[in-house]
Order: sequence, then C-alpha cells, then structure tokens
Amino acid sequence: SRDGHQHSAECGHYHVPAPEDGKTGDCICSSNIDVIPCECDEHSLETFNKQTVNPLLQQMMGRVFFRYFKVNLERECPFWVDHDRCSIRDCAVETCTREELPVSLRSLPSAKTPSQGQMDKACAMEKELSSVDTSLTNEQKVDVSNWEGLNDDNFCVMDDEDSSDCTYIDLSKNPERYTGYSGPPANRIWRAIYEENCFKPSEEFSAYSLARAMQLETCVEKKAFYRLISGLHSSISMHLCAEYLHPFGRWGPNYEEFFRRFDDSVTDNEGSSRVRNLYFTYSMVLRAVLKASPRLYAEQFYTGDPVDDELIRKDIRQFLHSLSHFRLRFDEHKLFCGDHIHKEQFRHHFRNISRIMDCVGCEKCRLWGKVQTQGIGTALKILFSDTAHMENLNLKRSEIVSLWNTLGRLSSSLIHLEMFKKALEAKPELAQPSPNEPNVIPFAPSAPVSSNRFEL
Ligand SMILES: Cc1cc2nc3c(=O)[nH]c(=O)nc-3n(C[C@H](O)[C@H](O)[C@H](O)COP(=O)(O)OP(=O)(O)OC[C@H]3O[C@@H](n4cnc5c(N)ncnc54)[C@H](O)[C@@H]3O)c2cc1C
Repeated sequence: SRDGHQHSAECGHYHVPAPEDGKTGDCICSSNIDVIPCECDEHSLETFNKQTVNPLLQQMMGRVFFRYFKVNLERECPFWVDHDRCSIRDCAVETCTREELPVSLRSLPSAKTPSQGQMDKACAMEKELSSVDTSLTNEQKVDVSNWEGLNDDNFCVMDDEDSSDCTYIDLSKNPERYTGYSGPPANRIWRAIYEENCFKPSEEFSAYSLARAMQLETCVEKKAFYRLISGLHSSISMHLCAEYLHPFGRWGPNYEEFFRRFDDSVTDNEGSSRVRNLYFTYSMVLRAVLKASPRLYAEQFYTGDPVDDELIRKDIRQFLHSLSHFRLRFDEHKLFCGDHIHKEQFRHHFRNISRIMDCVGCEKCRLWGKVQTQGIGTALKILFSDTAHMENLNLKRSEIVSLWNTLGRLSSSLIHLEMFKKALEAKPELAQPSPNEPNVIPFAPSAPVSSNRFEL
C-alpha cells in the first residue's frame, strides 16, 4: 500500500489520515465494495421510538444528571477569523449560577458567578462569563472518579474542563430551536463539515452535487461518514422547523420551512435521503448505547441526590432492557470494518468536525453543535471499542451526558418528522407561504465576514 499500512481485503485500500489541523489530508478510503444499503427498518424504528425510546428519554433528559453540560463556548475558531457572531436574542445561551447547579457539581470547576459582563453592542450573545472555582475537595475527587478518565480514544476534541472558560449549561433552559443563524456564515460551517469528509464537490459549494456524488461514492467509510453528518444536519433542521419563531414572538412548527428542506419536489430529490440519513444517525447512536450497556449499567449517575440518582439508574435499566429486545439492524462491523486504520482515519476526521464547532457564530447553535458532535464522537468511540471489555470502557461524565442528549435530539427529530408528515398529508396547503406572516426573520451578522477565512 502506498502509505505502508496493511490493506484490508474487505475495505479496500486507504490513504494517509488527515492531520488534525490540516485540510489537506486524503480521503478516508476508497473501497471497491458495494455501498452499504440502509438496513434500518424505518417503520419499526419509528414505532419503537414513539412508544418506548422517546417517552423514556423525555423523562431522563429532565433529570439533573443529564441537564448539566460543561462546555467552553469561548474557544476561538481554529480555521478562520470569526466575525459571524449571532445578533438575535434567541442565539444566546443562558449559563447556570452556582446555586442552580446540583450539589455534586457546585464546587467542581466553573460554577458561574453572575456578574455584569460586557455586552458586545453588535452582538447580544456576548453574555458575561463566570469566575471559576477550580478547587476539588477530596470527597468530590472520589465522587467524580467514575466520570473522569484518560480519554485516549476520543473521536472529538473535548473542551478542557479545567479551563476558566468552561461553564455549566442547563440544557433544559437552552432548547435547540430556531435561532435565525443562516446565510453564508451558517452555510460555510456546513460546507467545512462536509469537506472534512474529503469530498470536494466543486468551486461553489452545492449540497446537491455533494449528495449526488455521495450516491456514486463506493467507499463505505466515506459514505457512512457523510450519512452521519447529514443525519445530524437533518436533525438540527428538523428542530428549527418544529420550533420556529413566528412573528409576534409565537413559537411553533413552520410547515413551509420543513417542506423547503425535506420535500423531494423542491430539493432535487434530496429530501428523502436527508430523512433516511436521520434514521441512519439515530440507529447508529442507538446501537452505540446498546453496545455500551455493560458500562452504562455500572455507571452511578452521581448527582449528590440519592433519590434522583436511583431514579436515573432505574430509567437506564428500563431503557437498556427495552433496547435489548428491539431488533436493531445496525451492524457496525460491516460499516467500519473493525479495522484499526479506518478507526484512526474516522477519528481524525471526526475530531476536526468537533473543532469546526468552535467556528459556529451562533452561541446556542454552537452549544448544541458541541453537545451533538461530542455525542456522536462518543458513539463512534463505543462502536470502535473492543466488545469484550465494554464494562471497562473509559467514559467521562460529559461523554455520557452528550451521548444521551444526542440520542434525545435525534429521537425528538423523528417525532417531529412524523408530525410534519401527517400534517402535510392532511393539509398540503400548509407548505405554501402564509399570506399574513413573512416566513423569514433575518439574521444580521455583527460584522462583515472576514475574507481571511479557510478556503479549499
Ligand atoms: C452546527 C450548527 C448548528 C446549528 N444550529 C442551529 C439551531 O439550533 N437553530 C437554527 O435556527 N439554526 C441552526 N443552524 C443553522 C442551520 O443549520 C442552517 O444553516 C440555516 O437554517 C440556513 O439553512 P439553509 O437553508 O441555508 O441550508 P443549510 O441547512 O445551511 O444547509 C447548507 C446546504 O446543505 C444542504 N443540506 C441541507 N440539509 C442537508 C442534509 N440533511 N444533508 C445533506 N445536505 C443538506 C442544503 O442543500 C444546503 O444547500 C446551525 C448551523 C450549524 C452549522
């Protein structure tokens, strides 16, 4: 092989992994074997999601353990000069005060002390950040010992939790929904993410040409990578369509927006494959949760409140039990070949995507982008791990929180999808622009986008 690695008979040949900071790496692989068909039975997944997964997840995501996510929203974009700051109030993330945090997290680093921060005039998202208490008592060190670990094997670049810019966010107070982040700044992020797939569609980014080329693509890993990202993209789109800000401050579904993004007739037949990719990403994360069962059964889910902790453990047991009885037809061995080299390549590319999240100009989008790329990164880490030792898998608290919240997001996307489909079947006219309501609430970047940006 040209890079000195062994060839895998199943996966074809592969190229050198991309350097983490580089945009010049070769593709993940180019295999001659057939593309992987979607093995998921969408209908049974939809039913299982509606009847079992979603109700349980709704309950679990409301619990303290899953609500608090520690994140650094202040990291600089490593790829271009970033002026695309969000300027509408719905982009801003509400951080937690120390008193709002569960006992177990209070004196861990970065409980926020509210202060009158400097508000950037041009950008309402510039909220004040907290001073940080980095001390840990011995008792708490013992408490968190299950959460912390040496994460050698990560598929995403994790925020340094000891950084003074890391702060706890109560996810339930910062729902993923329409923010108004759009236009070239948002498109540029998606473009950079898809390009991490090594696919360079054309001078002008066109998702149509990208999707078409992916249909012809024969490299299994590359295709899987694309579908994962596209599924995440669909999920984000689904949430902004389902919880859209209409004029006069009314939140609710926007059928026209859903139609524009997902209907085959206006997306050059791309809509249905975007939906299939959503199922794909959902199945992949569900499969990872199932595979990680031995590790999750052993997790203490410590928050400092024994009653709540026991309730979560009960939910988790019930969830994993139901999942083990569902016939989930997602086979990661077929997909990733279980090959060490492919794992490394996947890991490098996915880590770059997690770094691109620091370039997302809208704070709330960045928050959920980080949660979900870390969640998918955790799922990949699980799927690539040695099955024989799952109970010893090294998972940090933030990886568990992001994995479940990502599953929660994907699951609610499927619920929204069904709602949109049913509503539009019953009343197709909902897809037409409403004469009384302007559809788009504009996003105004705080400053012109710098020309000093990453280009292919
Ligand atoms: C990480 C991240 C998080 C975001 N979170 C939010 C949020 O919480 N709320 C919010 O309102 N906005 C959010 N946005 C912005 C949102 O995703 C869109 O970028 C924005 O609404 C503009 O949409 P668009 O129609 O220009 O196409 P985009 O969604 O920006 O898509 C770019 C191109 O990709 C193609 N495409 C669209 N969907 C798919 C798919 N599923 N698979 C493959 N190709 C596709 C389209 O043809 C389009 O040309 C986020 C953006 C990013 C990058």
